[in-house]
Amino acid sequence: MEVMKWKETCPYNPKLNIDVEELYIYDTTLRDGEQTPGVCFSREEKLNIARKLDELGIKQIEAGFPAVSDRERETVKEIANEGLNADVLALSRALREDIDRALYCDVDGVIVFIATSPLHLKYKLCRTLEEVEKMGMDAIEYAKDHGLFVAFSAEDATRTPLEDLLRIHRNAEEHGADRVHIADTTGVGTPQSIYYICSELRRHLKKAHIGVHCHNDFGFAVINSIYGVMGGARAISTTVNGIGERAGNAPLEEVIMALMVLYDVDLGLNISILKELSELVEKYSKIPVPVNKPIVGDRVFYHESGIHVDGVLANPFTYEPFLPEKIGHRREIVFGKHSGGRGVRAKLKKMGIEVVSDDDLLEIVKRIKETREKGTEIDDRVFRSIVEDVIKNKKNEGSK
Ligand SMILES: CC(=O)SCCNC(=O)CCNC(=O)[C@H](O)C(C)(C)COP(=O)(O)OP(=O)(O)OC[C@H]1O[C@@H](n2cnc3c(N)ncnc32)[C@H](O)[C@@H]1OP(=O)(O)O
Ligand SMILES: O=C(O)CCC(=O)C(=O)O
Repeated sequence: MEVMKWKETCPYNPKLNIDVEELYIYDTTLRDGEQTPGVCFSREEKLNIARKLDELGIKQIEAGFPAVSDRERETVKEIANEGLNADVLALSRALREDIDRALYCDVDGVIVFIATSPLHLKYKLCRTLEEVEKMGMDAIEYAKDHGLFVAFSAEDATRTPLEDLLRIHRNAEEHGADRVHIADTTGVGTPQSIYYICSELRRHLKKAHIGVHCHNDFGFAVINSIYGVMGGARAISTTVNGIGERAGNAPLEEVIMALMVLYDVDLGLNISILKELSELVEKYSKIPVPVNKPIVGDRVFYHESGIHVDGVLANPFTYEPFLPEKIGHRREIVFGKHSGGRGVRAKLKKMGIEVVSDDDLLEIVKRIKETREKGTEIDDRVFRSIVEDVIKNKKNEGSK
């Protein structure tokens, strides 16, 4: 039996030599995503998003930052006690009281963060690197003593001198951190620098995993995350629709589909709900998803151009990298200035109008283009009226 293909990609893409069991996506829609200025999810919205992320099958959900408020704490606690398959993490400053708050929430683990760059040390924390390192190590130890999974994140890692970063992360590992994060806090890393940092770090660590938390200030968050994995990282931070501070984080749906389609990594996720998940977060966050946003944008599987429609009707892969239905999305043929005869004929057939002469078809296509160029969009009603008009005129000419 022929197995139906669902993707058609470039054969020259490099293979990612990774064991999927070891690869973690830790989604932070509910924490960094909610830090998008203006966004504030309700308790129920957070729970619904967490449930959907769990339905998708990702391994870790960062449910929030318990220090933020009483309600945040109660919500993170509810998510942690929801019986999800995913492990539930909370963000924590390098402070025992923040870890106590996370413990109150019954989470499986914490992401302990503290900034390590000269810029943050001098202007924000007003502390020396040694002081900050001590705070970080104390927090890691405290969290480990309380049985938590611990990821230690060097905030602003990409603007931290490499020797400091390597030493601190090595120290973090020695203090029990299960994972150490390279946080590209202002999205200033490039694929090459993230690859370099991760591969250097990999050489310096014994067993702790490396995670990458990439911001999207230059639109590099997805490719930076993937280069992080190429350099040895095994955890990627994402948010649904890429929401988050400033230009946001690595969009979950783009990371997943890039790994699955372009790099042929079978993540074993239930990707049929990706579109639905995106719509849910769009609704709750009130951050509109651009219609042409990769993967989940409403119109990314729309086709108007005649040459494309002709191809897609014969084989969707001519102009699509993967089948939209795979992620719960849909293809649409639309009509306008760029339409051609084959697409129009297919639409007529769908409308039950099989027999149209070549002359009539040409006339219908011409009218569609003219109508659109005069400013009217060609929806079904306009399409039908053009067709009826052409056919009626033809009959009238015949009866003269
Ligand atoms: C890169 C990131 O995304 S980091 C996460 C950012 N997220 C947030 O800030 C979430 C929303 N924040 C909040 O609700 C509040 O800022 C709170 C509850 C966390 C803290 O509020 P406040 O106590 O009023 O402090 P404020 O926000 O003014 O300043 C931050 C404090 O945290 C300290 N701090 C910042 N990062 C860390 C850290 N990683 N470890 C320990 N302390 C830290 C600062 O030094 C400052 O301490 P100070 O008040 O003793 O000077
Ligand atoms: O490493 C992480 O997961 C969190 C760090 C973070 O939010 C940041 O630096 O932007």
